[in-house]
Amino acid sequence: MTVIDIPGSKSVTARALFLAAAAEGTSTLVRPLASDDTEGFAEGLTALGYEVERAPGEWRVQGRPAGPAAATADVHCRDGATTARFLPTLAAAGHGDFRFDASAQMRRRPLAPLTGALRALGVDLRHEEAEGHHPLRIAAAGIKGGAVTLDAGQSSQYLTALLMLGPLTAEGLTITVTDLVSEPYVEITLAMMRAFGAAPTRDGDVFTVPPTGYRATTYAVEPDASTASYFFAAAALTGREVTVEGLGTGALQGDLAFVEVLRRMGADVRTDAHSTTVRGTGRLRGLTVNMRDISDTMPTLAALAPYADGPVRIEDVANTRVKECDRLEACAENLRRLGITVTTGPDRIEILPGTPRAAGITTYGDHRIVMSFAVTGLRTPGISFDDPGCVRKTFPDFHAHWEGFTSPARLAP
Ligand SMILES: O=C(O)C1=C[C@@H](OP(=O)(O)O)[C@@H](O)[C@H](O)C1
Ligand SMILES: C=C(OP(=O)(O)O)C(=O)O
Repeated sequence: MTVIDIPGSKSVTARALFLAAAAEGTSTLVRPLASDDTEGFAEGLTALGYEVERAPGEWRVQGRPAGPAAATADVHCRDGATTARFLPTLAAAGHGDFRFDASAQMRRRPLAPLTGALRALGVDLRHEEAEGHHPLRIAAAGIKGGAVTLDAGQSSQYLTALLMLGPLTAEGLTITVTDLVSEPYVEITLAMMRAFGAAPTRDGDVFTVPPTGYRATTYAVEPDASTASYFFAAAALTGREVTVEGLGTGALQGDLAFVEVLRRMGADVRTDAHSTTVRGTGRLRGLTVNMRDISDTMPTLAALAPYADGPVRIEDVANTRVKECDRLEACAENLRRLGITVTTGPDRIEILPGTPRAAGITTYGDHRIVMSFAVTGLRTPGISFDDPGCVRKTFPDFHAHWEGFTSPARLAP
């Protein structure tokens, strides 16, 4: 049995940074993720005038319920969509003139439903170049609150941003959602808001957030369930047994449900209160699976799929086309390069069984393309990447960990 130490969750770390910054008092984040996305978030907070101290394994944030200390700031959000969508929303609740820009990759990703909702709430917000994309400018003057309608069919992050804004408004927010993807991420948001003293409620498509503000706390960040998917997939493929501590039945992250996909394919899966274990059985069945709720693990499954004994059909993942790259086409193109037969539709991908051959993988600067095809590489020597370093977004030490994990000594039973 191998126990894997998985770095902290990106989603939980980003939310904890937002909530801690908005809270009354000093918060401590225990075992936060230190990666390009979350360091970019922390540095964005610093640019806005928040005090953030980062020691290994423990970050402290001095909260400012009134909003950014800086009267003006120019914030670069890098590749992180959580940073690019959550930070402008936090700043909008304060007072000052703030500009937000992002990497070329993030500039391409959509923002319009969120910025439209902020404008509907009275925020003076201007897109400097393309409408609905970074860069943008906000002349922040506090937010009264009220009712707003949101289409979160492209990204749940729009809803998360507005939910976290709610307690900082004068009168609270009522958000009616017309469509929603990646729903488990909203559950993470609601649970974490409550941990920081807020009282959001949900009745179907309607979310109500009273103007409570937030209270500082000490928050332990759980390991990243999307990152764990590569190690669980490796276990299912190679017949090893892999345990991740800190991701048990009480885990917040929906992406832990990826192990249910592996179970349906034939792996043994055990989850207790504190950990999850996957053991490969030598059997990997094809299947049809809806991954709308857990689409960050779509590339993991796509990269594992050629080794299944029948077709793998992944459905309802249209929004993976607006992530770090168009993930449906990137997975299809790279699988074809490996000699695998693949078809895609607007919101689906189907992968036929086959024997992958060595090839160079085009990453499109997408960390998940690298980490997913590293799984394929466990049974196909000679897979290389044009930009292996892009794993820095969520797991800077991925390659060292993977090498240790897959070295012959560790592969011995
Ligand atoms: O809220 C979050 O932390 C996230 C939500 C998901 O995005 P979408 O809601 O855009 O699918 C997920 O893909 C992303 O990695 C992190
Ligand atoms: C989609 C992702 O990131 P984000 O949307 O937070 O940039 C991801 O990590 O797979």
